[in-house]
Amino acid sequence: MAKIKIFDTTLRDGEQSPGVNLNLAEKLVIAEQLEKLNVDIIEAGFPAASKGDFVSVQQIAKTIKNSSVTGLARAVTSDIDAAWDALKDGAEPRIHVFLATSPIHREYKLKLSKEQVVERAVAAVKYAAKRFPVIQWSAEDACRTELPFLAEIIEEVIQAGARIINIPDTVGYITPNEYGEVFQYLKNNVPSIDKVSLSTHCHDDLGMATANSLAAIENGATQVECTINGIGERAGNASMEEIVVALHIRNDHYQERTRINLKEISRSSSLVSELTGMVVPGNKAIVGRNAFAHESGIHQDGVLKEKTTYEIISPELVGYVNNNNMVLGKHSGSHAFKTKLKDLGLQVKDEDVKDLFIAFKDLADHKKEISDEDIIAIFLENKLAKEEKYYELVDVKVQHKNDNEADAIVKLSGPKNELIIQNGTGSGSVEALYNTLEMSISGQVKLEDYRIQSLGAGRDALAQVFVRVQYDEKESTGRGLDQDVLIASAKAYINAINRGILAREQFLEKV
Ligand SMILES: CC(=O)SCCNC(=O)CCNC(=O)[C@H](O)C(C)(C)COP(=O)(O)OP(=O)(O)OC[C@H]1O[C@@H](n2cnc3c(N)ncnc32)[C@H](O)[C@@H]1OP(=O)(O)O
Ligand SMILES: CC(C)C(=O)C(=O)O
Ligand SMILES: [Mg+2]
Repeated sequence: MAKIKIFDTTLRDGEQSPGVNLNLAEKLVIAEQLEKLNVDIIEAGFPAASKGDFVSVQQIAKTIKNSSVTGLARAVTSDIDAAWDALKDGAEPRIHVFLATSPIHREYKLKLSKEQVVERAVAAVKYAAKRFPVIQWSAEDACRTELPFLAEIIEEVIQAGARIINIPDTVGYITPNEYGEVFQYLKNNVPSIDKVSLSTHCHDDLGMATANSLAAIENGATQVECTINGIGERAGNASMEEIVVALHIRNDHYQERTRINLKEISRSSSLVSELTGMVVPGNKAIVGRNAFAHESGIHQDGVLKEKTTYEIISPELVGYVNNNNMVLGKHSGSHAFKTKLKDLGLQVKDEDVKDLFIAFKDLADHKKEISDEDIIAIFLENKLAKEEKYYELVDVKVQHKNDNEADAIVKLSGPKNELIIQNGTGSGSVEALYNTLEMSISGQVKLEDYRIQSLGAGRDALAQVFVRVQYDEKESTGRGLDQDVLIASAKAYINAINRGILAREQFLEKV
């Protein structure tokens, strides 16, 4: 049995990244990939936060069988009740209850004394213990907490029933040596510490999240909380790929292993980047575009003579495979297509292969060569096609009138399947398009962020557009994919509006 457990919080703390807003279908796709990665625990969300979060946690708990699923809750009975309702049908319901312990949080945020914080934490754990077989308790902002008080409250929550104790560096403040000392202090000063597992949860505000997580492991942590690509609140969380590959490559030093299927790392990274719109920097360790590239002459010479001169990790270890021996294009048949799906590790039900093959042929009519990224994109679009759609794009035409102005004509299918045709203008193609879309739909929309990226290389690469809008004064995000950048832009905008309408309806249902 592996000793270090991986607790993935991409869907909870990762989703707290500004501008990231995943819907149920996207969360399920990520959760299934995390299961393939073999993560031990998936933190699927914060059930009390919204109806959307509740339903996502519930669906993930029902779907995932080989990883344990958990949800976050404040030390508040209604949060614990919501977590139970969402998680009770899962394989091994476990809850993650947290309460801040540091003087700053006690005084300014919670407005509670030390005694009240202990009382509240204990009451929450006891309440959770009436339902959940496994309880994790986190001391939020543990690393800025007085150590004697931290030890005292941890002993109390263990007595109340907590089985895993998490020591988060909530604000990414601590250094590796100091963090190791916190774990040592707790091991020496909490009488019941041997009854529980210790967990680490680090943030990257000073760029030390991975180093801190590894320091915690060296000092007794047996669970690591992390996210794919290190996404998360502010500067992000500790990145899973860095921690698990460091434990693997430097096993001589750490002598600890995880159950993670390393070959699924690159796929997990691309998937999370694609669905969240958070582009992985080229120089990011393990999963960046340049992580295995050698640019300078002396390095290239060394690698040609012997790879290990400059490569400590082989790209194959984390799942980068060269699939270029079979190039797919418009003359490819279904056998080659199915083989490619299998090579890429994409599990497709027999009844869905036909639809995917049609989408593939459609794209191949416009694009000379179909890359692995294109196949993955087609696969994802098919999986996510079941999203609620109030408006759907039928057609769009944009024409430049002169240097400063463009005309757009947009055809949409509306909420009652009615055809909506609208024309408008703007300074530039995207503005003309978005002005026209705004006139076509009901509600107020304001564009706040627009990002475009190409999937793969080449002039005919697919364009992926992410937008963040205010829809009726609530934030919503959308994603659109097409070979044509304007159609991708229109799809992203309509997707954000559809999600805005869905969120409004869910909110109205709740009140
Ligand atoms: C470190 C972390 O990552 S913690 C997780 C952070 N994630 C999130 O906050 C995302 C989801 N959050 C939400 O949707 C909302 O904040 C909700 C639904 C949880 C709460 O919303 P609201 O009731 O409107 O409260 P709001 O968010 O403004 O304030 C938080 C309240 O919870 C209290 N609180 C904060 N942490 C805890 C805790 N662990 N246990 C009990 N109460 C807490 C705060 O003191 C504040 O209480 P107050 O209203 O008495 O001052
Ligand atoms: C909820 C807790 C574990 C958290 O995310 C943090 O403290 O950073
Ligand atoms: Mg956190």
